[in-house]
Amino acid sequence: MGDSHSGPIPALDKADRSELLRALESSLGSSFSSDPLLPNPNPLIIVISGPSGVGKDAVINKLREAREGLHFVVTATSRAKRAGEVDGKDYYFVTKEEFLSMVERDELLEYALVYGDYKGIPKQQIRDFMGKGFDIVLRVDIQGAQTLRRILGKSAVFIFVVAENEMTMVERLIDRKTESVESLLVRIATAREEVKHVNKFDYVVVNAKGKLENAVKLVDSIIDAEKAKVWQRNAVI
Ligand SMILES: Nc1ncnc2c1ncn2[C@@H]1O[C@H](COP(=O)(O)OP(=O)(O)OP(=O)(O)O)[C@@H](O)[C@H]1O
Repeated sequence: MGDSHSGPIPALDKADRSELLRALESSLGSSFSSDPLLPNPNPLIIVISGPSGVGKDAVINKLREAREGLHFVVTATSRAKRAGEVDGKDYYFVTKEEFLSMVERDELLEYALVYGDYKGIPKQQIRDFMGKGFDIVLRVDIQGAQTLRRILGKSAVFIFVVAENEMTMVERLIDRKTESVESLLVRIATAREEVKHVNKFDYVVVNAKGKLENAVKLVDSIIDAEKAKVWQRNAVI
């Protein structure tokens, strides 16, 4: 502010706003800044987990439509592609050999053998998108969430998605028509154990039958609240 205003501050009802601003600045001895008062919130890593069939993918797919600025990490897997799945979008489909060489090159944040197939999270993808200011969404099973908690600690947000009851969860798995009877039995038995791990998460989201929108809204609000935290999480991969 070049022209110093040393005179009295004009009456609020007489002066126009810019005149008043200049007078206030001059009286305070410094100009008002339009820079943000506080730094932008840190990019978040949001881990979404829960037993098989609770609707993790359904929640994530809706969240994709509901919220901008999120990057949904594409997991690498050695499992066969299901009907309708697209390489590079749903998963990176690789052979077991390719997967193991990624492990050897330390390219994965976390990996595991799940129901006989490898699944892992490529580190570089997370770094790239966090660098661009995106919040990162990871979709992992409970085992993966536990490993990520060990690696990331409190630097990431962990959300546990559940169905409202066991019956609903099993019905969803049956209706999805992707599982054999054997795999259904394994998934159900595993889910019963997995629900006990909820206390290791930061938030729980109930995805009740026909209420997918509510579950998505809650996840959206959790992210908003996390972005508004005074003490920000600070994830480094
Ligand atoms: N709130 C809901 N109400 C009714 N059906 C739902 C709801 N949420 C998800 N579903 C349906 O339940 C089935 C299982 O959901 P989804 O595939 O998203 O589960 P998932 O947790 O990702 O399972 P997995 O871990 O086995 O991949 C899908 O057919 C999905 O459309």
